Amino acid sequence: QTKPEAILENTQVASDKILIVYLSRTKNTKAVAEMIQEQVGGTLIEVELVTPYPEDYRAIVAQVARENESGFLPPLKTKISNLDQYEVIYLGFPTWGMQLPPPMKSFLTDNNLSGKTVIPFNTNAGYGVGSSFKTVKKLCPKSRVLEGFSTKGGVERDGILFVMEGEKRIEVKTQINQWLQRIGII
Ligand SMILES: Cc1cc2nc3c(=O)[nH]c(=O)nc-3n(C[C@H](O)[C@H](O)[C@H](O)COP(=O)(O)O)c2cc1C
Repeated sequence: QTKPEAILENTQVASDKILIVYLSRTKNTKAVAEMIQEQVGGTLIEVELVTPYPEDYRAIVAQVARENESGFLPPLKTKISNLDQYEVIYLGFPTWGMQLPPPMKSFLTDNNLSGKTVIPFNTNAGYGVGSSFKTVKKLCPKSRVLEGFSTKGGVERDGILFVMEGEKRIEVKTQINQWLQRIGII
């Protein structure tokens, strides 16, 4: 939970100082990233791996479980060359194995976000954020980490992939708007 003093006082941050970085497999987190961008502006960047994960759901679940167990950090193709220019970094990811996905652990290990405001957001299959938001805080010890946003996304296990359309899309847009107001961004 965000402490009151962590709420941004200066609500207007110039668009060129905002970075929205996301990891997304079935595009739900990507859709949330785009909705946030509609509200706050900023540059949108997808986290991509040098060696992509398998398409097969059971194969990726098994691989992620092994990586979480061993602490392996998959190398990223995505490099942020001009990190200095950004003051506010939104970090989007699905819950994987009730944790922060390994590629986001790689991202936060590769990129020093000290002194920046970090704002996590998440989609999951209905089991919540797990330890992911706590891990973001742990990996960004010198950042101001604000209250994150989370909503239910797909349930790939049951063949439910992209859900951010129709009524759900409208609902999530409203939730994002309320959250951004609550944390003092808009
Ligand atoms: C490897 C893997 C592990 C997952 N583990 C969880 C989990 O532990 N808890 C949960 O609620 N959802 C879990 N999910 C479901 C995703 O978090 C959910 O479908 C999310 O909306 C996917 O986001 P995306 O469409 O941006 O990829 C998992 C999905 C994958 C692919």
